[in-house]
Amino acid sequence: MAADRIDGKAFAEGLRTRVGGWASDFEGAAGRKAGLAVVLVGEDPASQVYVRSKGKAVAAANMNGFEHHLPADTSQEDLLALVERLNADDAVDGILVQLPLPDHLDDQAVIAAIDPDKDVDGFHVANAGRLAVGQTGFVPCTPLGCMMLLADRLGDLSGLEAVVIGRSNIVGKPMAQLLLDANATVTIAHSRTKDLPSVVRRADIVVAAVGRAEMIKADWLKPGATVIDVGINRLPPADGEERGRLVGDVDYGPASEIASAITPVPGGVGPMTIAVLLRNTLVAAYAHAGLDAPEGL
Ligand SMILES: NC(=O)C1=CN([C@@H]2O[C@H](COP(=O)(O)OP(=O)(O)OC[C@H]3O[C@@H](n4cnc5c(N)ncnc54)[C@H](OP(=O)(O)O)[C@@H]3O)[C@@H](O)[C@H]2O)C=CC1
Ligand SMILES: Nc1nc(=O)c2c([nH]1)NC[C@@H]1CN(c3ccc(C(=O)N[C@@H](CCC(=O)O)C(=O)O)cc3)C=[N+]21
Repeated sequence: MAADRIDGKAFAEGLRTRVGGWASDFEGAAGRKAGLAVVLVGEDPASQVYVRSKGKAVAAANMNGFEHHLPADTSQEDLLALVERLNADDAVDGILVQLPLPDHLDDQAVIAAIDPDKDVDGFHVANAGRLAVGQTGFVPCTPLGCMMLLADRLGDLSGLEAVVIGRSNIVGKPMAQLLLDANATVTIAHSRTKDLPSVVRRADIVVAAVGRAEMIKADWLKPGATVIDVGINRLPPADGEERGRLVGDVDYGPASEIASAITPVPGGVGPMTIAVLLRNTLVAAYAHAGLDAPEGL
């Protein structure tokens, strides 16, 4: 039987609408809109598209967006100076520096310069540490979005076997921590994992965050598994196509014959990332303004 398609796009639209309503309440209470600053260094076309779609989402959710587009040869010093200005700017509640940065810039030093209370990406060590020890802080948007989809689909995750493929600081590691907090039994697989298919086969929940097109095959899956595909990969253009198709890390068609539920790419995890970014920004805004956040935000 074909798996249910987990409609991340629809879920994200619902979340964005709820956040937009709360953002209007915030404006009423605080006398200003919540504000997100997005910093983009260089001309990478994919990043530009992503930054533009964030800008639109921010405006649609009744928030201010401040875009800072710096040239590719921006110095570390100038980038850090901009981050410091945004830290000090009372109109800015959240700061996102689009990664990866050009090679001559130090991602870690730039993230470290962001005020942890404005770090709506959840990448600062203070927020990573809070997540690791179970304190409240900003959680990276993509894994938090994945958890929302899993909770909506499965409810209680206690005792379920979860396999996360990928161990990056922005997706795999925080994802594993969130699953552990939700009482799943968690395995983190990576490029040195031996016999990945047999590791994946024990999973009730598979989260794929590798960045390799259609790498995870249907016959690796336990029948009935729930599959969350974080990967965003562009295939080379086929005949007659100008741009290749976007695909995930999971071989979707065959996998959907074995899984019980699976997120598509596009239309799955990607839209959740943006919706959670808006949510995190509004959480930051309430805290910054010294107001209590609404129940459910
Ligand atoms: N939907 C969304 O909103 C987002 C999507 N993404 C997408 O998610 C994917 C992962 O992103 P990110 O975490 O930043 O990527 P990274 O490149 O930082 O990490 C990839 C991880 O996959 C592991 N890996 C690589 N090859 C294999 C393999 N053959 N077998 C098993 N594991 C392997 C690596 O292992 P090792 O550590 O051993 O090298 C690493 O841990 C990308 O496609 C990215 O575009 C990312 C962010 C947001
Ligand atoms: N500081 C920082 N924070 C990030 O969160 C961050 C980042 N840097 N760098 C790049 C990655 C990637 N990422 C995506 C978010 C949404 C979609 C998304 O909405 N994708 C649509 C498709 C979009 C399309 O068609 O191109 C979808 O999957 O349906 C994709 C990718 C966030 N990232």
